[in-house]
Amino acid sequence: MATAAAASLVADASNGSTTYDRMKAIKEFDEAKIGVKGLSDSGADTIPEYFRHPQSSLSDLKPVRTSTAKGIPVIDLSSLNDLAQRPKIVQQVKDAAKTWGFFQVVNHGVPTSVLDSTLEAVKNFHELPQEVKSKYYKRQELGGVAYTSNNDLYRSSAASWHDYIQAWLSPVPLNEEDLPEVCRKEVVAWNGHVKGVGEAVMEVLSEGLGLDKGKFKELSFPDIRLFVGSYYPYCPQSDLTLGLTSHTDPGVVTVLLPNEVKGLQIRHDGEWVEIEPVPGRLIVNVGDLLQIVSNGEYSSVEHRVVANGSKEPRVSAIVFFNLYRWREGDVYGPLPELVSAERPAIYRDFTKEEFNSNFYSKGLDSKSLVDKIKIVN
Ligand SMILES: O=C(O)CCC(=O)C(=O)O
Ligand SMILES: [Fe+2]
Repeated sequence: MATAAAASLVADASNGSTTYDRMKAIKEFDEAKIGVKGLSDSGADTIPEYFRHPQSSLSDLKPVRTSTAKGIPVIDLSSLNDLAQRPKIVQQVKDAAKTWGFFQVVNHGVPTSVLDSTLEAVKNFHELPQEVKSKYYKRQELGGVAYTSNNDLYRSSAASWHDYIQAWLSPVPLNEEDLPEVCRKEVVAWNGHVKGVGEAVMEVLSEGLGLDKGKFKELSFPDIRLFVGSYYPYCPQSDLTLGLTSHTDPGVVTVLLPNEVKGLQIRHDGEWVEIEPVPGRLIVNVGDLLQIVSNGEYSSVEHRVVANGSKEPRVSAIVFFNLYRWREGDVYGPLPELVSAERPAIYRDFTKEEFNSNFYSKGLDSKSLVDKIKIVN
């Protein structure tokens, strides 16, 4: 789309008219397939109205603490296979997953060159000419590869200032040819490496619950993987919107690689804490499903990304381990091994259909399944 047309999308949407048709404006944005990168590139100095978040979500945009001040734990995985050292790492991971729901890992085995080229490739994809990139634009999440902006665009109360490309990696193996050439080799390499990190972390998390390290594998948890390459372009009114609205991740574990532009904040003790990006580190967090199966031992913590007010784009490469594509008939709930008279189940069991419909029927920021299935005595 020509830049002038993109600018008119912005102007139309923020003219303050009382006849403003929000849904129509959203649809036009969606159909233009330009993403927020297209809006940003138009040079407009305002954002469309449907990107404006309520004041209540914007009042505390500045984090009160940074991870360097009081630590989101940094865990060294280098001696994971040393039997004498492993219990210490298990304890660290367990504590972090319980207290913070987030931790960072170093010496995770992914070469720096792979980290760098993954981020570069995600950036290069998003910076392709509109007409090339828009061929990948899709709204339905039906597997394979898709580029889009705001997966909950039509459901959320306010859109967020980011675009992403996603690729299902498993259980249906990714057809590499479906990936845009500009990031094909890099996404495949990243997938190869991050799979090992996620699986190793899940083994440790399993041990932290006193379970066999293969327990999550047995439950087929590592099998379902989704790659997401996010792009947060410059936002001309970064104090009026968010890069990604506050949410919890629905799956088991998320492994995230950010570039050097700040933005990710997590909720801790009622405050927003920034995770300062440090090259070489990967960020791991607990998702809803893990909070549930662990019977609340581990915490799926709210997080968000503030809108990017800097000219340098924020880029992240993420792999979600186990979201919502289970085997037919699967029912999940707190693992029986973790339920006892002293520690009764705090969640009821639920089905795949319930999990799916909860995810697809709501905006990212609304009530998660965790709250819905909580047993209230
Ligand atoms: O890009 C980031 O740093 C966070 C993204 C995120 O939380 C998500 O996609 O679920
Ligand atoms: Fe997330």
